[in-house]
Amino acid sequence: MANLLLGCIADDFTGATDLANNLVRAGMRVVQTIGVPEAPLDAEVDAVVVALKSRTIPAPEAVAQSLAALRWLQGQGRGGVAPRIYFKYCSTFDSTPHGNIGPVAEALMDALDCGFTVATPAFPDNGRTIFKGYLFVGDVLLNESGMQNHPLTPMTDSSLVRVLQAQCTRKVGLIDHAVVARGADAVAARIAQLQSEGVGIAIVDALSNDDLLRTGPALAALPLVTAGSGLAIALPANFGLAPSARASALPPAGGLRAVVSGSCSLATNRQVADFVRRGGAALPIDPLRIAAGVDVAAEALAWAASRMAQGPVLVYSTAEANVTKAVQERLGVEEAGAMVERTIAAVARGLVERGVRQLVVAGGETAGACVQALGIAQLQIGPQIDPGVPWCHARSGAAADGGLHVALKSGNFGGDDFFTRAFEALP
Ligand SMILES: Nc1ncnc2c1ncn2[C@@H]1O[C@H](COP(=O)(O)OP(=O)(O)O)[C@@H](O)[C@H]1O
Ligand SMILES: O=C(O)[C@@H](O)C(=O)COP(=O)(O)O
Repeated sequence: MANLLLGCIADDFTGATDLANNLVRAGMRVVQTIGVPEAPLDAEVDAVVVALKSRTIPAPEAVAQSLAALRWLQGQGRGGVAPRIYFKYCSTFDSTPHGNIGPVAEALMDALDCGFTVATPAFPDNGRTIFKGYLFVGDVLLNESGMQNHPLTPMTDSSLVRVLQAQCTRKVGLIDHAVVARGADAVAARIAQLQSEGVGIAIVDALSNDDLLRTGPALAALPLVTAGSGLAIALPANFGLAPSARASALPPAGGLRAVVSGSCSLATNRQVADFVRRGGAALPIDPLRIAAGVDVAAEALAWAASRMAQGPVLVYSTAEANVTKAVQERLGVEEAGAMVERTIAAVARGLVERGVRQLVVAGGETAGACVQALGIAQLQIGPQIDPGVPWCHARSGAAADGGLHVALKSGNFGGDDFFTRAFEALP
């Protein structure tokens, strides 16, 4: 029965679970769908996050997919009342010079007849803060954080007003920290002032969760908000919901345990090293052997078969930048990425066919490939492992019997011992 309060559109899969995680922690029951569902919602939940892979595709395609998601979400409201809409993008505001954040936000505003909305990628729990419209990652500005070298979405300007203005036809403004610090009434007054000045979208400063919590009530009447996952901690209260253990309840976990990782981010490199240092069973995958035609997935599955009964196994292509660069020079960036993704996805599927029922997947693109290979259409969101990464439960797909517990870890998220500790966080 459809009864949705909040409908969310996320521009990638790990980002979608990140958003869902924060909504759950603030008291909402949430499912994440992989793409736009064809059927109506059949789960009793407060929010749905539609996970798209629209971050780096051409802007018109991102707009079309986001509008399709919007149309589906609007059909799932409670008693005919359309849900509020949340457009989720990366906490490092990952976008190309022409989009896709601005074009998608404006298309959603047009479709919702929404005269004003906010934009805030702040995620203080993971060190993303905004001051005077400038985005910081930890102690440094965005354009000094490593994101300036991102292969697809290099972020070379930390001024979010400037970045978003370049992507928008509407005027972009700022609700700065001095206003946010004074609370929801001050934010509401500033919104009214900005609207009278012709501003359509405002970046909102936030240095802490308290700033986001102060901002939330001022946004209750907006049909649309756009943000990273951080703002999600403040919205369930607008619907009268409070944190509860019930929101993150999942079926009990069983079966074998495994981690597959195609992420080459610094955090994942540390996590692989930590797992190996603790004596965990770990198998590296060499992309050059895949390119040479070796059935690396079959080898990995044969290796795992004799080890899985003893504890979690890790199969990884994770490597440091100089190694991946050499591989990319030999094979091409896209070809190397796609080949490794296909192999890791085949390993993930094979592991589940052999009894794995608790699976951690590291890497955004990798997660997309694995979720598709596993035939997962929908994920129920459960307890948080680390900020931005929850356990989820899939009923359908390769593990239809009793379902599969899966955690999709964004490359940059998680503590060093994530691959060990994740399994301890499951009920
Ligand atoms: N050893 C490797 N050499 C080259 N490319 C790799 C290697 N390992 C993984 N990749 C590719 O790098 C990309 C990593 O992206 P992703 O999975 O999104 O991780 P993250 O979330 O850390 O960015 C994927 O396309 C993956 O297939
Ligand atoms: O907001 C965030 O930082 C994450 O939810 C996210 O979107 C990360 O993307 P990837 O690093 O590509 O997984």
